[in-house]
Amino acid sequence: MLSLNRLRRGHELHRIRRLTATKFNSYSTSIINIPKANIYPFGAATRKTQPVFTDVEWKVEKGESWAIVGSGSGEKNLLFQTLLGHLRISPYPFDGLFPFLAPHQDPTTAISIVSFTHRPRGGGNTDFYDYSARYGAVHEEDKVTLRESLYASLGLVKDSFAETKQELKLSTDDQKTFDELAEKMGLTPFMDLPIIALSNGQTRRARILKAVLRKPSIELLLLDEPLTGLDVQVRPKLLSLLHKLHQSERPRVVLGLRSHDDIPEWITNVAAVGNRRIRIGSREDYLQGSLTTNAQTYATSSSSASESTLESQKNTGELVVDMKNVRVEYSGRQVLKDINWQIRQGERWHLQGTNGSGKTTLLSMLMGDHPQSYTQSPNCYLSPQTPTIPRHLHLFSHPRRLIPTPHLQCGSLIGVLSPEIFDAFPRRANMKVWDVISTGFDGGYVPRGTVGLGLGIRGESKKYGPAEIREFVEGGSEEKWRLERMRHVLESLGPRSWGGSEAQGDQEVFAKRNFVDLSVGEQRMVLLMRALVARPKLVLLDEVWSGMDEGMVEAARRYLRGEGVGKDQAVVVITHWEEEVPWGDADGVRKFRLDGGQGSEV
Ligand SMILES: Nc1ncnc2c1ncn2[C@@H]1O[C@H](COP(=O)(O)OP(=O)(O)OP(=O)(O)O)[C@@H](O)[C@H]1O
Repeated sequence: MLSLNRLRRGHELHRIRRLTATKFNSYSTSIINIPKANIYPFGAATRKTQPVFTDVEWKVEKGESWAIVGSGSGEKNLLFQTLLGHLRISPYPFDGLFPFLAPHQDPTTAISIVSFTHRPRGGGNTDFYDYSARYGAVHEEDKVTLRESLYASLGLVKDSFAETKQELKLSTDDQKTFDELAEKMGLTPFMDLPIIALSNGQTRRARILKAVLRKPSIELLLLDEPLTGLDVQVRPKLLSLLHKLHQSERPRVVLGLRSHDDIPEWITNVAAVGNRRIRIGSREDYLQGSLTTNAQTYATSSSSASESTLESQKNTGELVVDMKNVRVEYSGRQVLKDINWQIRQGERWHLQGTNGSGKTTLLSMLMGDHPQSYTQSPNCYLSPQTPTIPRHLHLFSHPRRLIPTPHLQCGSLIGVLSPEIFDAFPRRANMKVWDVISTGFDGGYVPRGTVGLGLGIRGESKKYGPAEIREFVEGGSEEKWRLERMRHVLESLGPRSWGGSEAQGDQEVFAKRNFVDLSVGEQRMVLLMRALVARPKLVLLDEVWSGMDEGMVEAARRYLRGEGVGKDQAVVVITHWEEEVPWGDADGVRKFRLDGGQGSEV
């Protein structure tokens, strides 16, 4: 409520200033205008209040195309928040922050943001929500199709009380625009799928399309990291569409990019954000390095700065995953067709494939989340007359169906961080960083055990756990081992490793912080610690870098290349950016590619 009041107050001020300003300046072509100001958080301002940004001087003129580039999502996000009226600009621009808006236009509806530094699904949740719902039979209430959701942006909504079947119809003009944009976004084939069934990349494109179609139309679209999670083929198409929309002002676009992203050719100006400063310049200035904010770029995968401890162990480690003709289909639509893949201890894999090729589905089979992970046996889908096809899914040398799912997901077997886990992890008040990391021992979402270090490896799961843990369990000192592991991940991946605000202090300070209060990047680092803390036999890392600051990415990559994962552990990384994989060809990383439902090593 408080922030809503602040927002209203900021925009009210904006409106009054603009009403007076337009008397003198009724033909302003400036889109954004911040003439020499500091930017503060709202709240009690004293002389000692530290500005979020100092000496900002920024003007965006009609005809220019801007990108905001940051070394991490944190400060870049703060600049977007400033544009949305969530931070205080002091002194406030006399002509208003958006001089191009007509006096009657409300900035809260004319300016809109679509941010991909985190996904909105389940945002603000305090309880765990079942992200695996999309893999099974879709519930009636989740059956809103992509088309229905997009039509709603255009003001067309189904009457849920209507007794007869209704057909939603757009005007001829709207239908033409709709079809054209959907085609360019590559979304036409998915229009009648439930939104819940869309892949990450398809969902991202749908969110952009929804913003563009919105009625009343928005004037300025802030798009933060639109390329993250999109495959290489789609990126140029999306950028070209955004360029066209920007040129025709339907709507104008400001892009948010990471500092290692390529700057699209049509971008004319850059605002580089970092170290509480916003440096403004042309695209050329930025490319020549004159706007540097101490942003680093990733070291190449085979960087010698952090030597990989990986040795090529092709076909020697114990089998962790054995897939034989694994298949996944929904109502006759085959997503995975007869996949054969073996993963052994000590191996590092990069799982590749375009948006919608089935990477997340394959991961859900490994995690045992997918109902079809139980049904991988000969002829499960075929008629009795069809010749038998050998088919199985073995995990940790056992048929998947013989391992109870809670045992499978206990941290000593599988450690995972994915966009689904990031979104689904509950943001409960008072849940500390320590509590979140320690849930990694049991693979759950609630801290357990008398000392908050989980319940321990007991019964059945003991026989699957790594030798190191078994020794401790048998020696009765498992709790001590867990405590050491907690300290180890906090030390190696905590703020000191990435030069964060707790850098000078003790890791204990960070461990006691509320998880919900952390930035997106910090939350991701904590969930990465959770995935690694129990030294699982199989580590699954799906798009883990998005939203992390560059220092965090470097720290995480360094740790993974070094002592973070051992020779007795297998790792599968999913990313559309080759340079984000911690290991390079020289380290012996292997690549498994999904294409048209089929998979093979490349
Ligand atoms: N319940 C369902 N019914 C029909 N199709 C589905 C269902 N669930 C998923 N799909 C389809 O399965 C395909 C694979 O989805 P998946 O999320 O595995 O792709 P992905 O390779 O991880 O993509 P991205 O790179 O975008 O994350 C998608 O085309 C998706 O629309």
